Amino acid sequence: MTMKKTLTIAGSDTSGGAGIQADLKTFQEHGTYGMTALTVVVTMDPDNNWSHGVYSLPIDVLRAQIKTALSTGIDAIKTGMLSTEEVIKTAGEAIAESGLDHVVIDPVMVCKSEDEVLNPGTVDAMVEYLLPKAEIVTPNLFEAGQLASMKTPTTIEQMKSVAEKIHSLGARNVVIKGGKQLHHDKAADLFYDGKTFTLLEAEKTDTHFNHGAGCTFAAAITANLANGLDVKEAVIEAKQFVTAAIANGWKLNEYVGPVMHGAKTRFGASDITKTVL
Ligand SMILES: Nc1ncnc2c1ncn2[C@@H]1O[C@H](COP(=O)(O)OP(=O)(O)O)[C@@H](O)[C@H]1O
Ligand SMILES: Cc1ncc(COP(=O)(O)O)c(C=O)c1O
Repeated sequence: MTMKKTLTIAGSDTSGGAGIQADLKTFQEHGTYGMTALTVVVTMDPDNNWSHGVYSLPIDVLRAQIKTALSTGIDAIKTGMLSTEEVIKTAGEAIAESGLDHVVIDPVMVCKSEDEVLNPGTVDAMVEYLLPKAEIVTPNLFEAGQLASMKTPTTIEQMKSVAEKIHSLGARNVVIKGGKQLHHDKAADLFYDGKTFTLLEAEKTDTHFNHGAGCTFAAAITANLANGLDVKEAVIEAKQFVTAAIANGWKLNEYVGPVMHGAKTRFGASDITKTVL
């Protein structure tokens, strides 16, 4: 038996809900064989309100991991938390050398629990080294504004303008996650393929147990592309997958509640509405 191979270049979330842990769990649920190249290890201090520690791996160690994984013949790549401009450049160059089409860029700039931008210089590096390689980029509202050098969008009309700008920077498809932050009665994401805008809407769950939702969504898109779905189908399934994962999010401890990555497989898909705008 052969399996499609998916690689995530991302950070390790020791608490298990986000980062490479979310990616591997999601790859597994989609029947792909997941591989990893770690950029940083994120820890949480239980004696200090779960405050995050971020430990970077040496750049040579990152390069060696990417080389190992790519040598096996990867079908789709996803990027997640990339901590410095050098890491972003390294990932971008490796993706270019791989010649792969199925490249999903999740431009992680903040963790839900922390609201500081990882490192402002990284935004320019993402625009230069990653957007032109992206089959799809998956920013939330804040990240979309940053990539586009525009104000954080707060309405669907503004999301459309920001998506057009990001597309013009080289990403072949864009999905902006309105999620919980957008003032809208549904959890709405805007998909743009350079021609058509499609609004994807799902039931909004009133929960704080959504840690890892962004990583899970992008990882599901990656696995779907590896499995041969077209980009729009890949996004729609990923939306169903993450909606079920959030609806079944759970409390790990008093600080964090991860999504349940396996919820769609166990409890079934959630309904998604698709509207061409
Ligand atoms: N409370 C919620 N209920 C249902 N879906 C949500 C909710 N919050 C976010 N989503 C969806 O989860 C996916 C990931 O979005 P989000 O959590 O906002 O990303 P990020 O982690 O990058 O900020 C998107 O499809 C978004 O619409
Ligand atoms: C390693 C890592 N990657 C990505 C994220 C982003 O997580 P989310 O999917 O909740 O936005 C986090 C947040 O803690 C993280 O620790």
